[in-house]
Amino acid sequence: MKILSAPQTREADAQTISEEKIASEELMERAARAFVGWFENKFTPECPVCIFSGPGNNGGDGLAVARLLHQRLFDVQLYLVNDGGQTSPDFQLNLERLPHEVPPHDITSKDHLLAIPDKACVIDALFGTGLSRPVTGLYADVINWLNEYSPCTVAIDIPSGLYTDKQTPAEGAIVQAHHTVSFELPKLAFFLPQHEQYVGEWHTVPIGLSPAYLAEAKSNFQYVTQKEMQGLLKPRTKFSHKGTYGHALLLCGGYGKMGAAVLAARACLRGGVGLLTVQTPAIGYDVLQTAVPEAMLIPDNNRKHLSRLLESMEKYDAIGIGPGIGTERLTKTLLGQLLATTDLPLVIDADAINLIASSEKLKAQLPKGKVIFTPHPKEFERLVCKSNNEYERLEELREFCRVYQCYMVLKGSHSAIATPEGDIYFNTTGNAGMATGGTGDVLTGILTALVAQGYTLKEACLLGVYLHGLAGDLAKGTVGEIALIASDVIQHLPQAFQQLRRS
Ligand SMILES: NC(=O)C1=CN([C@@H]2O[C@H](COP(=O)(O)OP(=O)(O)OC[C@H]3O[C@@H](n4cnc5c(N)ncnc54)[C@H](OP(=O)(O)O)[C@@H]3O)[C@@H](O)[C@H]2O)[C@@H](O)CC1
Ligand SMILES: Nc1ncnc2c1ncn2[C@@H]1O[C@H](COP(=O)(O)OP(=O)(O)O)[C@@H](O)[C@H]1O
Ligand SMILES: [K+]
Repeated sequence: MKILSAPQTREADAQTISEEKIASEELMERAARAFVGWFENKFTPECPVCIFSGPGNNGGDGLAVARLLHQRLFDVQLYLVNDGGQTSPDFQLNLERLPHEVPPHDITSKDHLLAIPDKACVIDALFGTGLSRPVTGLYADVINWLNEYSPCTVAIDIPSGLYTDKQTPAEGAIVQAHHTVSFELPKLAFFLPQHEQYVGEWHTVPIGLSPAYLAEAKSNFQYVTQKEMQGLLKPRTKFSHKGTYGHALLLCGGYGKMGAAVLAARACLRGGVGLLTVQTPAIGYDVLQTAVPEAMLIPDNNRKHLSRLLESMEKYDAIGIGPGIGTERLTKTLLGQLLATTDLPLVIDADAINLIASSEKLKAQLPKGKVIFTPHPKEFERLVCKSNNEYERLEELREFCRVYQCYMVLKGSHSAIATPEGDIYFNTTGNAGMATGGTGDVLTGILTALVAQGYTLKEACLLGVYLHGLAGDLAKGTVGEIALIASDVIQHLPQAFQQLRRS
């Protein structure tokens, strides 16, 4: 699903209004109703509500929400914050529609701010996507005060002060919301870890934006939905056999890190691959054969580190390399030979990324259109570069994938999947329980399995990352976040496949 920029959001609103031949105030009413629907599910009328409205249409939403919540028996206090600027026509209209039981209190100086009741919920309707400059002055005073004293803040559309799709200047104040309820689609800003303290948990509510606009809008940024992923999943056919589902080769493991190989191998098998061969240092022979009896094993000549490329790779369909391999010189040579000679698709993770990061020669050998990198942010920094902020990082990510014609999964809470064409897809599954050693090795196994089965590299990235997160979410359902370990993710992969199939 596309993520729209702030100007595109305005265009989508305008096109909806003109296509449906409705007045803009009607779309605002729809938005307010959608917000209130979400709000009523979360809070009961025992919870006092304090609404802070700004001068534009986001403020107008706040006014409409005040009226609707009052009708639903909430105790509403309404504050209009204005430093003397013009108010929008729909703001004005909703001001006139307020019932007299909800008198607006003007805040034109920070001295007008009144204590917020202990158990209250604050609704932030100061600014939305029409923010045109960093928030300073009176508005910043109100925001800083809310950040200090509000027991719970729910932002309408976007936390006030946060730029929708670009870096917010350092001098701008930003609301720290506990929840953000966005209209129709999430904003790009919600997917960046640097905004966690502002956005809190985000939710979307439908307001019926023009499907024609959404279909035609051009955006390099998308987020992954369950429906789209369900469409990618290939069914098994009755007369298929193990040869139908590909033969994966994993090069992983090293002295003290055979666990990484076991995790990647188990995940690869659970990812549906037909056959799996693992090449590990000789020391891994007994470990792998015992822990993963379904996999074939080729021990390396070297006891502790991978050192020798297999003579023939013909029978394999995809190669995954990296988990636990270390950065020995011998292993670096092997990796160079692999990059120079293979025409198989490659999933490159962990120390294989670090080795490539350390060598311009290896980078130059990367085969075009054949590689998926799966760095976490630190590995990304080594492979690509450091960035000043996360918008810059997204641009560096796109540029790297364009130059090297590769795919990349930049792992994190919303892993970002970048394609050689310059598109970025944000994943929407997964949880903080997955922030534990070995979950990345599991992802490498899953991606290698999907590529071996014939999914395109893009499909494998999208589906693999989604399923990995979904398995993590299902694991959270049984073991919680704190105790979750990488093996739990593998154990829940079968359920993740089933859930996606059924959905
Ligand atoms: N369009 C629709 O039909 C629908 C829109 N919807 C809602 O409208 C929201 C967008 O509304 P919007 O475009 O009116 O912008 P909004 O965010 O309220 O801010 C603009 C006002 O703030 C001012 N201002 C800006 N920056 C400032 C600053 N730093 N410091 C001080 N002032 C600043 C700016 O003043 P100006 O820049 O003109 O001086 C102007 O007065 C959107 O997020 C959604 O909630 C929904 O109801 C669905 C239907
Ligand atoms: N807070 C989080 N929310 C969702 N997913 C997460 C979170 N933290 C980590 N993950 C996921 O867990 C995996 C961790 O990978 P990585 O850091 O490479 O671990 P390791 O190297 O130990 O295997 C990634 O797929 C990442 O997206
Ligand atoms: K807001």
